[in-house]
Amino acid sequence: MTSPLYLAIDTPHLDAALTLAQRVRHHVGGFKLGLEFFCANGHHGVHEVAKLGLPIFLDLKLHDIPNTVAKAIQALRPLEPAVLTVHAAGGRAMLEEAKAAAGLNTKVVAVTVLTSLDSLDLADTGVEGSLHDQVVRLASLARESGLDGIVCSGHEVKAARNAWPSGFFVVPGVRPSNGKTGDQKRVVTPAQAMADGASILVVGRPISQSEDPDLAAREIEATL
Ligand SMILES: O=c1ccn([C@@H]2O[C@H](COP(=O)(O)O)[C@@H](O)[C@H]2O)c(=O)[nH]1
Repeated sequence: MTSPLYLAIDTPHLDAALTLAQRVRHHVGGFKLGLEFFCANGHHGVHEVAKLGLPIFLDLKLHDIPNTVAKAIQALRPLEPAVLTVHAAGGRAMLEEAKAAAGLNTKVVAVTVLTSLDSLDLADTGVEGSLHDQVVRLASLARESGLDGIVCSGHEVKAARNAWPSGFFVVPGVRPSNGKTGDQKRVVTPAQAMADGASILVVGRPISQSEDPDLAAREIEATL
């Protein structure tokens, strides 16, 4: 069975990314490449990681006017990512155009509320009401706009899954029970996130900054 564990490769250095990816490739289900990696290495870097044969999750969190996001996604199509992110806060038209611009084999998922934010941070941005309600509201918008799913924390995935049983739920901000949280504020364990309805988990530093990334990936995988 394919592992739901995606490794976040957050480095600008292609050699380091490939070394890490090669070490853990047998214990993860895919590789997530984000802004840091993409800005430094572009399409070439994505092609190099894709040569390892696992699905690529391109986490660029696109957020702009609909035309600009659609054109950016068209430019990404040759990379054939398995998963691509946009920000739900971009609004209905942007989400609809994002989905229409993506290839048929790419799941387009909307980031709801970043896992590095808590209720106070959300209030600072002018959003009234609870963080939980904001995630559920944006999940509903993503669904109505034809997207495949959302990115949310493990705190909200159960409610989101109940409201959207066929949705694809990406959960980052995942930590083993003794793991350092760093800048993540809404954290759950990998096992909890899966039990509550995550489709895939995104894990970065608990694996990439471990002395033995391969062992760290295996230990997380064993809890699922
Ligand atoms: O809400 C979000 C959306 C995306 N991410 C990304 O996931 C990884 C998490 O890395 P860790 O080292 O495991 O904290 C990272 O690439 C983020 O850009 C997220 O954390 N939260």
